[in-house]
Amino acid sequence: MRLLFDQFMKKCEDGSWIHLPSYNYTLFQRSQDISAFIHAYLPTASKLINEEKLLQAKIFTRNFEDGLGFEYVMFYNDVEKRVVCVFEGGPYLQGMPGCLHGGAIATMIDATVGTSAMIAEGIVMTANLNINFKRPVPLCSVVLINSQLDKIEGRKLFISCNVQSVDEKTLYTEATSLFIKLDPEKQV
Ligand SMILES: CCCCCCCC/C=C\CCCCCCCC(=O)SCCNC(=O)CCNC(=O)[C@H](O)C(C)(C)COP(=O)(O)OP(=O)(O)OC[C@H]1O[C@@H](n2cnc3c(N)ncnc32)[C@H](O)[C@@H]1OP(=O)(O)O
Repeated sequence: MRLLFDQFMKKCEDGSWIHLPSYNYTLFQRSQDISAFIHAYLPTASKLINEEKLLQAKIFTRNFEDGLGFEYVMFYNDVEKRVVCVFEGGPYLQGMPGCLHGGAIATMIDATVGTSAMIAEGIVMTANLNINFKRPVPLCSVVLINSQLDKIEGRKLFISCNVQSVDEKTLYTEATSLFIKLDPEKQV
């Protein structure tokens, strides 16, 4: 994983690739910003959200101790509209023995295509995620999640994605997704 990280960091030197932040919501770091965001964009849901519990909120994929859960780093190429995630699913993400849980794969796909959608259009939500699991992903192996922004139609963003082994010989998973740019005028 370190080797791949270094290779991508090298690609970042000429500016063609960007190393993305993934430990916080860079748009709204402070909890009051998050609260304001929820009231503005999710007014219906906001009535049911417990403000005290919200202070304890954490990004789902960053909740495990180092090495046990979702280990990943993302890079973005603006010309190609691609986000690549270097991902290693740790031992706490087991599904079938020795294999990564499908939900963990889906989570990382959603995070990768979601990041791509956020970069393109800002505040978005997943409307549809269609996944074909083609080969089991070995637990604790490093894989590449490649996402591609295919098209934008009004508020709709279509992003496809695959999960491959580092040598690109094994195609583990393929996915397509639809993201919708949130409209603050609509009561979601
Ligand atoms: C330098 C930049 C650095 C960036 C750094 C980034 C840091 C990143 C940090 C952390 C990233 C983490 C990223 C994680 C990402 C995770 C995202 C999630 O998990 S989201 C949770 C799961 N999703 C929901 O809970 C949604 C629930 N659904 C809804 O709320 C609504 O349905 C919503 C908002 C999706 C759409 O509702 P409406 O009312 O705004 O829009 P309507 O009118 O229904 O749809 C608009 C159009 O889309 C079509 N549409 C909607 N849903 C569809 C569907 N499922 N399939 C097909 N079409 C659909 C409709 O038919 C309509 O199309 P027509 O305009 O008429 O052509």
